[in-house]
Amino acid sequence: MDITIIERVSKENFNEIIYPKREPVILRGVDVGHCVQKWNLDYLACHASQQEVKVHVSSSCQMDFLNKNFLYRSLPFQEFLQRAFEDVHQSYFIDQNEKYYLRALGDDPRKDVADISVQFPHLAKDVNIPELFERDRFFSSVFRIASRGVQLWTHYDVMDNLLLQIIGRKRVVLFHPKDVEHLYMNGDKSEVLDVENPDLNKYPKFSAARPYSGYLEPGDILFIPALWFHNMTYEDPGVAVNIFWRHLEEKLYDSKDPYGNHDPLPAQRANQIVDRAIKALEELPQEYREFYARRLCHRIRSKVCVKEKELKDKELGTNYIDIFL
Ligand SMILES: O=C(O)CCC(=O)C(=O)O
Ligand SMILES: [Fe+2]
Repeated sequence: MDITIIERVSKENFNEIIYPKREPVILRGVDVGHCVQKWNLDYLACHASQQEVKVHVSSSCQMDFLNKNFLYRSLPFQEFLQRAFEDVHQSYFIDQNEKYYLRALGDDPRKDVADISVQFPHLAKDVNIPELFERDRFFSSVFRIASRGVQLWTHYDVMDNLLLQIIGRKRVVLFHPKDVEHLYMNGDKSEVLDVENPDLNKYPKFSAARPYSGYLEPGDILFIPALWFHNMTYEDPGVAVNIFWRHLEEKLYDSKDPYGNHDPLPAQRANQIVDRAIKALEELPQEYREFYARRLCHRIRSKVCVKEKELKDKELGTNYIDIFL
């Protein structure tokens, strides 16, 4: 399915029609500032402060978080930019064709959120954060820069997101949160790295996942609702800034989460309870363990998931009539 493209959306249209649907859209023709016209390698190198950035480096375009085929290295921002924009390097860590990915961090990465107006104040002046959400819901603004060819693993974030594409073309593939059962999740990431050519022998359930795909051109904005899985391929050396903001009440989020990818607090509590349930079931032999595991899953789904709850209520309704007939 193609991601819908909407031209020159108004604030009212976004808030009243698009946002409540909670589906991804590409917004085209919204003012994202002068960055789209002004930014190139030289301009970025001149206007960024002299700072070191921590970047992923890999000999492969597909960085693999399972087999850890990447290094984490520090480079002066200018040096990193130079390398991210060239295909063959004179100086390198692994080999002359290695790939780079920067996801900017806060001043203290363990505590502070990334904010381009703090870490890159001169460049931030060129970026206009569209007024499509209430400013008091702002969480972070993240600079993302990568080499041509880099494919970022499929993952979800827990905040709503506007991804402003500034330099280069990017292939984007998203999946509905309901596809969580088909994506072989490992934490917040999917083990299926190549979503366009998946190994279906290894990941047979992936064939049931329904991709939403499209291309971002400079100046485009991709709205990624919280929990939607996303996978990005840099067709050119690319520069983007993404803005995370809170969809839910502030108190539901983990206050010790600088990345915007810790599950909301009630979900974290529910996970801990499930850990305890699994431990409790371990006291039983396998046959019983499985039986009660299935009952638990069924109970949770029929209570929590809207469609299954409706089915269950219908079933109950029929039984109720049966009894009285
Ligand atoms: O475009 C990218 O580099 C990744 C974007 C992303 O994962 C995000 O904005 O949350
Ligand atoms: Fe993300």
